[in-house]
Amino acid sequence: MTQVLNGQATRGSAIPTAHTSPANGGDRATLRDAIITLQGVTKTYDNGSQALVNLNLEIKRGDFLFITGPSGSGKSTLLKLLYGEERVNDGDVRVDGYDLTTLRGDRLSQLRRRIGIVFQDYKLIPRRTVLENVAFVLWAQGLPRKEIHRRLQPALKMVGLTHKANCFPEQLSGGEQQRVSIARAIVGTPPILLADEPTGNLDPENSWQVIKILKKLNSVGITVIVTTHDESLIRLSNHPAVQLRNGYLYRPKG
Ligand SMILES: Nc1ncnc2c1ncn2[C@@H]1O[C@H](COP(=O)(O)OP(=O)(O)OP(=O)(O)O)[C@@H](O)[C@H]1O
Repeated sequence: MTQVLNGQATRGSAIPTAHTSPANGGDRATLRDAIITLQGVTKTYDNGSQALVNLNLEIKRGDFLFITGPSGSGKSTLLKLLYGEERVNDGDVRVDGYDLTTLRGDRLSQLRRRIGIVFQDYKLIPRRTVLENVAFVLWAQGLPRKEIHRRLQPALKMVGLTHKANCFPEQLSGGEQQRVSIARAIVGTPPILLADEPTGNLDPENSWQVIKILKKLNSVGITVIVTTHDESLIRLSNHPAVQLRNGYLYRPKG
């Protein structure tokens, strides 16, 4: 059984939160502020493809949320709206205090520094070592060399790849390459991590290893949003999930 989160079902009431309150009655959830809010969001591409329909969603700081759904249901589009790769046709998107409907130029770059992104196909630079791939973001931001080196080791340690620092991507397994891309996403210490089908190319063991790293990052306060087709990973990880179907968002009743 699912509850629709779009359109009429939520109009006039508070935006549904994706967060599941702690069973022990702790009020941590209510005290935390929303880090991501989507209100009445509709996205139709120029060719007429309707990706998202009147969607409402609130994600609180420190949440871990899965977004699931069949191919073409709008999962990647939803993430792209959060980092300003695509724009809404209608509605509001707010991320970490930034209003994405109007965000351009330097302010958009500022927001993007506050979001780490992990993709299914890793997107590593082939002719750069693991260390250089992870350092690249910080170089691009103009951080001093000393500061870059200070940050690299903890990031590589977090993903268990300190010993592969001088390898090139082609010398790594798929799971290791994905862990490098996670290190790259978090080396700038962003408060938000978006992972678009991060386990799509991995076997079950490597997939679980990736999810365990994402859980660890969440446990230190990073808000984590993961799209996946893999229902078994969601069950294993014990975090809330919402589902997209044809651009409509649903969540399990509970
Ligand atoms: N750049 C684009 N131009 C036109 N239509 C697009 C574009 N990107 C996505 N779409 C369409 O928008 C809809 C949602 O696509 P989206 O990529 O968000 O789905 P998805 O759930 O991430 O799919 P998958 O699981 O296959 O990655 C689909 O109908 C898709 O064809």
